[in-house]
Amino acid sequence: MPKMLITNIKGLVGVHTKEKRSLRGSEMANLPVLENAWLLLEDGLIKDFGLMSEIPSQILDLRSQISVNDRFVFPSWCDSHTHIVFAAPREEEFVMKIKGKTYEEIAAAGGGILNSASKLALATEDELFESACLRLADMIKQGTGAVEIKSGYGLTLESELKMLRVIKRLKAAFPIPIKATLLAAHAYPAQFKNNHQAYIDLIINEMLPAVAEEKLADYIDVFCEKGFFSVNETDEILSAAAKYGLKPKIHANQLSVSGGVQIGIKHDAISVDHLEETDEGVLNSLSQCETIATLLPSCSFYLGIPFANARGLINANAKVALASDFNPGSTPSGNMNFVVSLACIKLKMLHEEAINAATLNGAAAMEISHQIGSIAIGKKANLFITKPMPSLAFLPYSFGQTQIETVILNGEIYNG
Ligand SMILES: N=CN[C@@H](CCC(=O)O)C(=O)O
Ligand SMILES: [Zn+2]
Repeated sequence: MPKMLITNIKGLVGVHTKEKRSLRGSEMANLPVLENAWLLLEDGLIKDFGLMSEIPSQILDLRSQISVNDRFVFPSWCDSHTHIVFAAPREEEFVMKIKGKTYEEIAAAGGGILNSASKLALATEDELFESACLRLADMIKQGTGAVEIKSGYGLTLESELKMLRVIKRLKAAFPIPIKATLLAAHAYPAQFKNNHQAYIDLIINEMLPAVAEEKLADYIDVFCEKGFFSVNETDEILSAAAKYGLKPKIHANQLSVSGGVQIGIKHDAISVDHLEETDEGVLNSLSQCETIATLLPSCSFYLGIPFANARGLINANAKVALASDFNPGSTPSGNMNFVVSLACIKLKMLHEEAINAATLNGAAAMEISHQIGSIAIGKKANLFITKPMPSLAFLPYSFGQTQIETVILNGEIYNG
């Protein structure tokens, strides 16, 4: 049975008890770190760990041993919101943005989600798979060890299925947990501009049954936003998806206080994501609630829209997760290290809160926190070892520079 022993760890990060499945409010500032530690991995799982001063002598006899003086060991980032299956980047919109156009103006000028959808319609499943593989391999090298991936650039039965089949292939090809989300309700295709109900009927009567038949999705998502899907339309889609056992993870309050948070909670959403726009009502709804508030600070950074009110949410005792939102339009980056830095710098999250939000709470936002997201015996050994670092806060502090030296997936060093 393959075993790996990591010794002389400066700090073993996120040593939560196995029963701890998510963190809310003030609990998020508690990031247990074991200093001067060892960690034993076996059969792809965390077998044991402890202090170097108490390491059992029979463990030290192991041949596969790495001594990592001055380095920290982290549980992998758990990125619970991405759109990494797409046909082409949209850097022409980046230039429009530099010249002063807003996200809404770019969409109105033929850019945005519909731009990605027309390009995706022309791409083959193999092409989409190959480009998504490159993105995912890159994200893994940057410390991501679990990921959620959405459809939503298809917007027709055929293309949504094509995207979800690509995600299914990614699940088989990569050694990390992957969750798939149906986001057919991402935008109204041009031909349904004046007949929203016809597109909703297509989602409900054709897409949902076909996706369920092939078991292609774990979750349902709706972009609940002014100019996209209204609260009532979201309600109708989530109710229909519930009949197929698809729980919601939805786009809410990205551009306005849209009512998306409350409609998500009404449908027991696993998470409501974005929340760049919040008010007291949103904070109160998420207080004590099981639904996780997933914040995407790289999106705010790139679009120049407000940063989410993480402090208000944490003070309201909400569960907060962090994710990348990697997509070609609003967030062309899947770098979770940068997400954690932005959370500290712009959302004023303590580094302990940000790391918990990007690991254990990210895993909870994919319903996999029983198997990943913290250092606990029996959990999946998806980890990263840093370069030598003076302290834990150095990782988010040194934004834009990678502090990751070694990635371990399922107890083995990942070389991509
Ligand atoms: N806002 C909706 N969806 C994506 C952006 C999609 C796009 O612009 O392509 C997001 O989460 O930011
Ligand atoms: Zn998104």
